[in-house]
Amino acid sequence: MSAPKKIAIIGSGNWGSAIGKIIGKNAAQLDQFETQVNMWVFEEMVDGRKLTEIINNDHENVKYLPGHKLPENIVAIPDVVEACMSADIHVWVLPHQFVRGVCQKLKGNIKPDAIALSLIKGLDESKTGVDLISNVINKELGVEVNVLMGANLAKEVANGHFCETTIGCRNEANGQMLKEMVQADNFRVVVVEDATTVEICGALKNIVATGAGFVDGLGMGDNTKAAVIRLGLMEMVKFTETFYQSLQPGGSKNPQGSQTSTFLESCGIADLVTTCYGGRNRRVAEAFVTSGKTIDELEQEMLNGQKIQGPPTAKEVYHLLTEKKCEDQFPLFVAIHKICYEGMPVKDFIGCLKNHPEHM
Ligand SMILES: NC(=O)C1=CN([C@@H]2O[C@H](COP(=O)(O)OP(=O)(O)OC[C@H]3O[C@@H](n4cnc5c(N)ncnc54)[C@H](O)[C@@H]3O)[C@@H](O)[C@H]2O)C=CC1
Ligand SMILES: O=C(CO)COP(=O)(O)O
Repeated sequence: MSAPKKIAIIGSGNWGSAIGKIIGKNAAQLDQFETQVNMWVFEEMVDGRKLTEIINNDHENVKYLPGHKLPENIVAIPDVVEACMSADIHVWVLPHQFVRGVCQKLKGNIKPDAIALSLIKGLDESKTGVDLISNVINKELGVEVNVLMGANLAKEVANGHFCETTIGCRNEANGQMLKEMVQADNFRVVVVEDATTVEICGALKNIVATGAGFVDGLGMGDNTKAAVIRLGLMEMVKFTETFYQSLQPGGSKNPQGSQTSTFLESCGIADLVTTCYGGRNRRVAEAFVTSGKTIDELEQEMLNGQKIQGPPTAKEVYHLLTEKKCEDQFPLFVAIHKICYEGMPVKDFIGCLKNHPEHM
């Protein structure tokens, strides 16, 4: 049997801590993984103490997942290079805006044959355009990047309530190994090979959830929200067909293309539903309508350091759509960007739904 694999979790926010509970328990029980799991923690002071010290002594991330004990084999480390240099598996679970900075630090400082699993829902925008987060990590660090996305509100997972998730793998054997690392009695994993679609679903559903929050803020009912979910799903499918149908990381052709069935996995329709009803994006977007405050103000006031991904992802997608001159095919995504950042009145969102190309 090959040597046990060392795991490093890159990130320790709400989801990073919840998945840390499961990974820590599995690593302690399964021979194929080293028992100690490193967790890179972006150091900050909480009530006069370092967050790393709190996690290592009290085994609780009191800031991002209060009320839950982390397994004692999860070791918080404030230096990301120290946390990752000996790891065989990197679990990326950060707000997407911090990925490039962390890649710069890790470049040249990791095992060349390490593999990654990204739980990050979002897209990257740089001078060269918009890209998948897995592609950025792959290009920057040269590692294989698999993805995990699903209907997984962190607090519910941490509470042990039953849910499903989807791993999109680049390699079947690694997909199975990663499944063993994260699967639990109440956290059931389906592995598919369509990693690109899995990741796009995770990124785009946060935009749709922002729209769901708008209609909640406007006092519309569940029928309106169902329309937002359906039209949002149609735009997610169209976006995938338009921009990613035949591309894999590195630009080579994907002979299978995007599979429509992937939208029926937990990463697709299920994550859309849960985020449009129970997520942070929905909550902040509803308050945006009712309070008149900006998205940034509300994120700071309501989330205690947690980040929402929907509005920034809408902005990144908007830039891609304008560059490719196809805004008219994605009116819901475009309106959500304009409402968040360009002063478009939120009541005009309903007009955009009424005149959606799906109804023409
Ligand atoms: N929270 C949830 O229910 C779920 C979140 N996700 C996704 O997982 C990813 C991570 O989300 P969460 O763990 O919830 O994070 P979060 O929203 O709790 O964000 C806080 C994290 O950001 C870190 N941070 C703050 N400033 C930083 C900096 N300058 N550099 C690096 N890190 C910094 C903090 O240390 C903390 O770990 C996101 O893409 C999110 O969409 C996916 C499924 C569920
Ligand atoms: O991705 C999530 C659930 O699967 C979390 O969504 P929010 O970021 O909107 O809370």
